[in-house]
Amino acid sequence: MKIMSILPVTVRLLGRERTLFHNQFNCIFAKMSSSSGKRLRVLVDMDGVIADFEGGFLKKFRARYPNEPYITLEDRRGFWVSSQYGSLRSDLCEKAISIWESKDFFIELEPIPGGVQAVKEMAKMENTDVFICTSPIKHYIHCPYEKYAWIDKHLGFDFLEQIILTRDKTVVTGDILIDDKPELIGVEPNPSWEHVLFTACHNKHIPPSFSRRRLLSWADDWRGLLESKRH
Ligand SMILES: O=c1ccn([C@@H]2O[C@H](COP(=O)(O)O)[C@@H](O)[C@H]2O)c(=O)[nH]1
Ligand SMILES: [Mg+2]
Repeated sequence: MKIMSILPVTVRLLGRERTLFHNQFNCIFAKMSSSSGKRLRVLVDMDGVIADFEGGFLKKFRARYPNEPYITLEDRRGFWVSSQYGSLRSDLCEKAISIWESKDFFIELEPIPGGVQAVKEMAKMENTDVFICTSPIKHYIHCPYEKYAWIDKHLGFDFLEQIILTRDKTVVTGDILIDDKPELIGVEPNPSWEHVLFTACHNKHIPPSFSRRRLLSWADDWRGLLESKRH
């Protein structure tokens, strides 16, 4: 329920009558719904989940270093691209990093099929709050700006309200975090969210686990996944 009227609303709060304007009312109502477990908070990662980091990287690496060896998406193993390139040949680690530290790398990433549509749809669902929860690189000259610009371009200006930039996702509260990184560690040992592993080229070889659910792609049953968290 959202109050759109500009008229004040009188409510009984903690035994006292209070007059609230609509924005105060909506804010308190949203908090009450959340604490009573009615609203679902979905955190969606960006790179590897809605933005094609791996595909964008490979394309630009091959264009900039046409004579260097590269790793096909089929042969990718492990979350860190830089580590796998470094183990191919030590100087390739720095060359790999130079790609995503370059201007226009993040803004030019292609959307992952179905991701933008799914996020738009879940944001319209009743009792559902969606946030894009993404880790910027420490070379901050382009990346944070371009992540905002990407969200504006693909999800729209209003979605800029929904961005969480953090290098530690364990401190963010939510019911579910859809993320392609297999190990999400940080200062909070017991994060509030369930980590659902989004399948990517680098993690598809990890054996299935009873303790962690997967979303194979955006064609998979993400609606059912959200529903399962509402009970
Ligand atoms: O080898 C790599 C691969 C990726 N990165 C950066 O890590 C983050 C991943 O963000 P998520 O929010 O976990 O998707 C992204 O900024 C990549 O650029 C890296 O530093 N090294
Ligand atoms: Mg990711």
